[in-house]
Amino acid sequence: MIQISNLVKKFGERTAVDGISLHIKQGEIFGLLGPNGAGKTTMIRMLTMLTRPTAGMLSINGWQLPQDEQQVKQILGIVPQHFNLDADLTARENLELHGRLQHIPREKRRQRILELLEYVELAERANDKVQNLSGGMKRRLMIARALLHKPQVLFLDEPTVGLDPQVRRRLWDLIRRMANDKLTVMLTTHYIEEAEFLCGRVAILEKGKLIALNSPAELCQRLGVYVVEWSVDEGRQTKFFHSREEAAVFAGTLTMTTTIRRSNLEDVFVELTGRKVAD
Ligand SMILES: Nc1ncnc2c1ncn2[C@@H]1O[C@H](COP(=O)(O)OP(=O)(O)OP(=O)(O)O)[C@@H](O)[C@H]1O
Repeated sequence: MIQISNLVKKFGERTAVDGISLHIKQGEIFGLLGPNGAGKTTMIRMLTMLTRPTAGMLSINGWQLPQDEQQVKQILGIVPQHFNLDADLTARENLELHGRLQHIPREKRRQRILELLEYVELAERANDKVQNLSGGMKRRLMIARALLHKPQVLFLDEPTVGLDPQVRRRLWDLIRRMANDKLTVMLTTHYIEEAEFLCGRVAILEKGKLIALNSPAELCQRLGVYVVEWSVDEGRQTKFFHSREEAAVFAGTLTMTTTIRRSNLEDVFVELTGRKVAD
C-alpha cells in the first residue's frame, strides 16, 4: 500500500530523513517512533504531500509522488495532532462543512455523515457545539472528518496526546476497528504502550535513520523477553535474558534488591536510542 524507498529530506545542511525504506501493507497499523527530532513529522509531511522529498521514491497504492498528487489526495485521510475543528459549529456542521469542501454530493454527504457519527460513537452528540465536546470526542470527530471521503490510508499524528487512559483506550478500539475494515493506518506516538498495543509493526527512527523495524513482540524477543532490573546511584540498571531461569540465576548473583519482569517496547526504545521516549 505504501512504498518508501531511500527517502531523504534535507533542510539546508541538516538531514531530517536520511535514506529510509519501508513497505506498509493494506490494513496494517504501522507506528513511527523516535525521540524528538528523529524525523517522524518530516516523514509524515512528505507522505501527506506537505513537503517534497529531496531524494527517494514514495508511492501510495501504486501512485507515485509527487507526480500523481491528485490521485493520492483522494485516498489519504489526515488527522493532525492539533485540534483544528471549528469550535462554534456543531459536530455535524463540522462534518458538513468539510464534506462540502470535498465536493461530496448532498445526499451522499448526509448519509456518510450519519454513518460516520455512528462509527465514531458521536451520534448522540451530533448537535453539540464542538467547544462543548471532551478532548476524546473532538479527536473522534477529527477522525470522522478524515474518513468522509473514504480514504484507504489514514495518517494519525499523536492521536491520543493529552487524553486520559480510559479515553485513550476508546480511541485505540476505534483505530483497531478501522484497520479491521481494511484501512491502512500510520501513526506517530510518544506513548510506547500505545504503539505496543496497537501497531502490528513499528519503525524506530533516530537522527533520520531507521534503527529498528519489526513487530513490538519481535523487537522485545530480540532484546530478551526477561529483564532483571535494579537500582544504582544513577537510576535503574537493566540486563536482558531469553529465559526466566537465566534471569533468575543472574539476579541471584547480585547483592542488591532486583526485580524480574517481562521486557516491553519501552526497553527496546531505551536500549536502541539511549533515551526515554518522552525526553
Ligand atoms: N522546516 C524545517 N526547517 C529546518 N529544519 C527542520 C524543519 N523541519 C524539521 N527540521 C529538522 O529536521 C529534524 C527532524 O525533525 P522532525 O520534526 O521531523 O522530528 P520529529 O521526529 O517529528 O520530532 P518531534 O517528536 O519533536 O515532533 C530536526 O532536526 C528538525 O529541527
